[in-house]
Amino acid sequence: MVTVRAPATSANLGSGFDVFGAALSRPADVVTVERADRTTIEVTGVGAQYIPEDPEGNTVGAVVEALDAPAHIHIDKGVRPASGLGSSAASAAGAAVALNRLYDRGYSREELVPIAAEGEAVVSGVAHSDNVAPSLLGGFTVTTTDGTHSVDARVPLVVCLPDVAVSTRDARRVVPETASMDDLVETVGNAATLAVGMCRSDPTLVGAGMSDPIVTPERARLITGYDAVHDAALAAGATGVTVSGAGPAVVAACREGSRQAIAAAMLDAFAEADIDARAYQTRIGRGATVLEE
Ligand SMILES: Nc1ncnc2c1ncn2[C@@H]1O[C@H](COP(=O)(O)OP(=O)(O)O)[C@@H](O)[C@H]1O
Ligand SMILES: N[C@@H](CCOP(=O)(O)O)C(=O)O
Repeated sequence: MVTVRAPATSANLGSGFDVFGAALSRPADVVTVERADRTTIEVTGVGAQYIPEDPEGNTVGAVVEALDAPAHIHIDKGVRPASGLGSSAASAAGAAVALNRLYDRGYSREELVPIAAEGEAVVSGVAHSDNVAPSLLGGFTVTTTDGTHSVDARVPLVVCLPDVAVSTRDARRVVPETASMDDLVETVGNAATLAVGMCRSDPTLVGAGMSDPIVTPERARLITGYDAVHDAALAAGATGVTVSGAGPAVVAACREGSRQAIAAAMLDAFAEADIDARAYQTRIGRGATVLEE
């Protein structure tokens, strides 16, 4: 038996659509696997009632296939599905690490990235790696078709999760197919600024690099109260604010000591829009960890 804790993640970070991701110190899924002749999946925890236990529909099913590693799998969800916090990816990353150990497959964490990403294709139609990479490797990650680079950045964050669901599959439909050269130049500048900020663990640069004129404005329209929450977080001291993943969670980069005030301001702004929400005072954290084997 192997048990793995796999963290939630925040993908895109505004300027890095389908490329940037960050592991969050909390929340997380806990995945336990035991050898079996046939794969069975049991899901408990937050939002378990919305998650298929059929291996064909669950992200961990694709990981079982890719590793040829049938197992009884228990997923204890700490990351709510359809959150923008890499819920589907956390389970896939946890299962990839656990099954790799259980069957002694010998893959490195980097090699597990495309394997865990197969699970994302099951739910969103695209095997995007920007959630599974940070859940596997920890820190801030940059994933391209050539592979993944990770930086052990230390930046405090607040993620505020409204009590509404946005599926990644639906939110990918609003992504523009083209962009102007001006918008691309602005995005590249912001992405580069954010990456330098991560290398320096500098929340000011990270926040400055979070804005994006192409994808985020379209995604923000799907989140009731987004503009007010964005402005409230900045007024409370956030260095940058954007949609987390495909939403509806909103992520704010923070300086040390400012997270409590920022979390309160974001919750108040959602409440003003009649939306219940919860806030996680979190930070960029470590990747999947083996708890027991
Ligand atoms: N192990 C899993 N954990 C979470 N969601 C899963 C899992 N397997 C399949 N799903 C499905 O994936 C969808 C949520 O994934 P997604 O839309 O990408 O949101 P998130 O941003 O939370 O990952 C839901 O329809 C859910 O039923
Ligand atoms: N790059 C993807 C990231 C989706 O993240 P999730 O946490 O919402 O699953 C996208 O923006 O579609």
